[in-house]
Amino acid sequence: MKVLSLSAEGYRNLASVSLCPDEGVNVICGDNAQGKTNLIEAIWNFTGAKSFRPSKERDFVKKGERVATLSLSFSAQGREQSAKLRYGERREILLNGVSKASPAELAGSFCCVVFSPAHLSIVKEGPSVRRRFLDGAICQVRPRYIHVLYQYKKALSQKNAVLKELYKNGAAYDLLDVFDDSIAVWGAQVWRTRVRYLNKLGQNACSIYEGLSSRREELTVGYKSFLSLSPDTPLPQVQAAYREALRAARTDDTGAGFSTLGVHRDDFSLQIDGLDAKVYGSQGQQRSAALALKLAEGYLLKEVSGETPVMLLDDVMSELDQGRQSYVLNHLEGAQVFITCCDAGHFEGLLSGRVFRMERGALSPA
Ligand SMILES: Nc1ncnc2c1ncn2[C@@H]1O[C@H](COP(=O)(O)OP(=O)(O)OP(=O)(O)O)[C@@H](O)[C@H]1O
Repeated sequence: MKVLSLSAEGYRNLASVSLCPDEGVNVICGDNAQGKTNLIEAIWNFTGAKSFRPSKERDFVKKGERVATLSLSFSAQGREQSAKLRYGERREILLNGVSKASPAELAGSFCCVVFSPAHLSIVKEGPSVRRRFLDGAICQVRPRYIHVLYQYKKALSQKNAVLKELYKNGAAYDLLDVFDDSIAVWGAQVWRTRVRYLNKLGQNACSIYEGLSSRREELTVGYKSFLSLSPDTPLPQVQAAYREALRAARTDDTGAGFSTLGVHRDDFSLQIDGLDAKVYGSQGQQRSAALALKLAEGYLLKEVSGETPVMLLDDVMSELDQGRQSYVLNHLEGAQVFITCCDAGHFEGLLSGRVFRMERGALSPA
């Protein structure tokens, strides 16, 4: 998967941008607030996913303008393809000349993985952020998982409604068995899918981390759950173990008035040389761990689609030492990479690729 060209008109602070990138590494360098992330976001929009920043579609249109247009030419599935997005007045989404009703219909045609400073939260914050990352990554490679998660959440909220009622006036106790059965059926699938995916993700992330740290540090990733079973355990056995655990937690649940146990409280651990990365990791180690997970996510996407997604790395270099920067610049094999940075020193070690300068929304070769 490669971007062949991108043009932007009226998009955020970008001037008329026309980008012809390298097949490998592209560095976009510039001071703060010049438009580097806006350019990365413009590319990302063609994945059909929501922006990786907390913004709305109407924010894409440059202040004072009525329309923003993005055009992308890319290679995928062995052929050249095109897509166009027009925001604001006369909104339009085109893929290979065919009109689409929503950006979501572009999903799967053009694939990217993005790393932005917000992804540091995977390491630095609580279990819910890691669960969201894990579930989001799985949904990309196993679309049926969306249905499984939905069914689990539905059963869980039904059970929670009963527990709340029970907590207040002691009614409907036997309904809990019904919902626990349903939770065990769907929860076991969530558990097994996550454990299997995380095993693969962890292996990939560990070898990327090994490269980033020049083999000086070791990252280990492990799923944390109330169930301690092998990922190869047949599903009926996982369901039975799940049901049993729910039964054992019944007193806690009724006392608390909500479900105290289940995959909705699972987590995964990230350790660097045996120490919890969240608690003991340095800034550079935490950034390296988050980056390794995101890059691993990209390489796992390739296993399914057959193509390495475009890697968009926003502000990845700060806090990384020279060895780590050099790995990002020169060792992401097979991928087209876009890297933003503020400091020209950050790409001194670039062996091959193209460097662009972003200044007040205008892009030029450096
Ligand atoms: N719709 C818009 N119209 C005009 N300007 C906008 C719009 N949306 C964002 N901007 C401006 O774009 C500028 C550049 O933002 P961007 O996030 O791309 O900067 P950056 O080069 O990545 O900076 P940093 O290195 O600080 O992350 C900001 O000053 C912002 O106010």
